[in-house]
Amino acid sequence: MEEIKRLRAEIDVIDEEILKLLNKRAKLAKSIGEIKKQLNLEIHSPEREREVIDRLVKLNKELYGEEFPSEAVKHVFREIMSACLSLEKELRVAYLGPKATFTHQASLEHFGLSAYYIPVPTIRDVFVEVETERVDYGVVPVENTTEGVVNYTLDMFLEFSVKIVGEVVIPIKLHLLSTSRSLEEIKEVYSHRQALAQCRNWLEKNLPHAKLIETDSTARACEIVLEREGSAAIASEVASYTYHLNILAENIQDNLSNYTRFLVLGKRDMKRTGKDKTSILFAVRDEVGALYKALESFYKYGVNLTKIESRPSKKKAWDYVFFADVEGHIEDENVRLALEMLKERTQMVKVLGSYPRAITEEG
Ligand SMILES: C=C(O[C@@H]1C=C(C(=O)O)C=C[C@H]1O)C(=O)O
Repeated sequence: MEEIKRLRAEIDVIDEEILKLLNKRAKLAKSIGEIKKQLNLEIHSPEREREVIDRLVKLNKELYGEEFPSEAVKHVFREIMSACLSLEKELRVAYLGPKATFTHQASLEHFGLSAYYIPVPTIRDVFVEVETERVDYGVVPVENTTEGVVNYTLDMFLEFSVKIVGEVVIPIKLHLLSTSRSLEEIKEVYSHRQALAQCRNWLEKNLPHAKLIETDSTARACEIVLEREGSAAIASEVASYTYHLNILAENIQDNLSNYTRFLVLGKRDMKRTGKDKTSILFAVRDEVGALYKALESFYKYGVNLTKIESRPSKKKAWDYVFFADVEGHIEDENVRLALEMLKERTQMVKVLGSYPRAITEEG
């Protein structure tokens, strides 16, 4: 016991030191903010924030052998920078709500707890908020490892001129939430279409007679379940706290390694960080080998194509557009040349954005 007391006293001294340094840091960030305002510079600098995290994770490995986990370094500094930035400017972020959706979780992970979050009811509303500059950023889901692409999000890029300025990938863990205490009482299960699909096998096995009802989001399902006895929602752990629901069954998604990728939308171009991705939209002429010729542009300049999706153009029947992600930034020479060639070989090319790749557990 004596030993614990002594060690805790040492921790107290360190905590005071950390606190002192945090305040010192906040003061410096405020001064930077004032200079940026005078010079009319963009206050939020995600590129700088990325550089800070990458540098510290590297130091943490090299100097300290990760005594304090590098994953935690990312989270702690995410919050420190979120708080420092809020002293310079209030960051407004719209996300597909209501509260406690996975998009909310992804937004918090990307911007930290000190941003001001605005839940909006639809993916289209997120695009509208960003386009009209009522918010600085918007966050929408774009693809899931089990269920594939969120087509609705891709289609919005045909209508709006917002940019992709970032991406976030989070693991999706789905739970069965209810006001009831036992599985036997559950007659109805509410959730977003994708979440219901991701739990298909579990539901067939454990609740074969329950009626499955689709909702606009997993969080909306929780709101409904609060008012309906004998019903359950499929949603996140955060949703269980937010809506005060019991977790009747944990991790019920069929595929235990289930991830969703979200896009961060904004209005300006991101600077090159060296770990970037570029998303593009293009349309090919209706002729033999058109897509082959288009993709040759990437092959010729050694640009790695990480994803390609086709969607109806909505202008003419059987007319398609392609969404592609490539590694690198539009200012990288090989990406620039590949896009030039792509422009010559297609009907239309629109760069949706070059942005820093998601910070994943692998780094
Ligand atoms: C302090 C700055 O402003 C913001 C806060 C940052 C931080 O706390 O480190 C980093 C980038 C900016 O989003 C800065 O630009 O350096």
